[in-house]
Amino acid sequence: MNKVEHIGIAVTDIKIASLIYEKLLNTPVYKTERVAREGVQTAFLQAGPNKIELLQALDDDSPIAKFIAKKGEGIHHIAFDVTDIVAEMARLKNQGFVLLSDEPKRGADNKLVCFIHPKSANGVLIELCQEAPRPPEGGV
Ligand SMILES: C[C@@H](C(=O)O)C(=O)SCCNC(=O)CCNC(=O)[C@H](O)C(C)(C)COP(=O)(O)OP(=O)(O)OC[C@H]1O[C@@H](n2cnc3c(N)ncnc32)[C@H](O)[C@@H]1OP(=O)(O)O
Ligand SMILES: [Co+2]
Repeated sequence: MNKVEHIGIAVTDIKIASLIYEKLLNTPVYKTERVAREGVQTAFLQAGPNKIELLQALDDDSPIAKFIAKKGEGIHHIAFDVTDIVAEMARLKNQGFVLLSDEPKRGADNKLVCFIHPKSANGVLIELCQEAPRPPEGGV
């Protein structure tokens, strides 16, 4: 694991949350991206070497909608940057962590991602992410 890549924050209104985080961090949202596969609208802000990822649900089936219904707005996941996501997934599976996909998926911001179930990581949802080498060919 190289560093914390981003912290994901579940919000009900990404426009309002963006204004709050722009004030807090004194920096503008530099990118917004809809990731339909994950059921989320995202907005990214840079905080030094790390990022804040604001997440709004696209529909009621979104993990973000379920999370907010149960726990309210707040920190949803911590994402770690990894150099080789496939190797890291194998290592963590071997250590007993429950991976939420067998293969890396395409996330936001040109990343390959894999989530680890919060029940196997002390109640915290963990995301692994690796900079994707090139755009998807037929989807990952
Ligand atoms: C685009 C992107 C990117 O960066 O590239 C993203 O981040 S996308 C971010 C959105 N995508 C994801 O989150 C994908 C991975 N997440 C998932 O597959 C799901 O959200 C699960 C983590 C499996 C939870 O699903 P679901 O709530 O349906 O399962 P469940 O009802 O069985 O919940 C199991 C238990 O986990 C808890 N739980 C659920 N979400 C949690 C979270 N984010 N942090 C901590 N605990 C969490 C529930 O409260 C429940 O606890 P109790 O049993 O104690 O009540
Ligand atoms: Co994320």
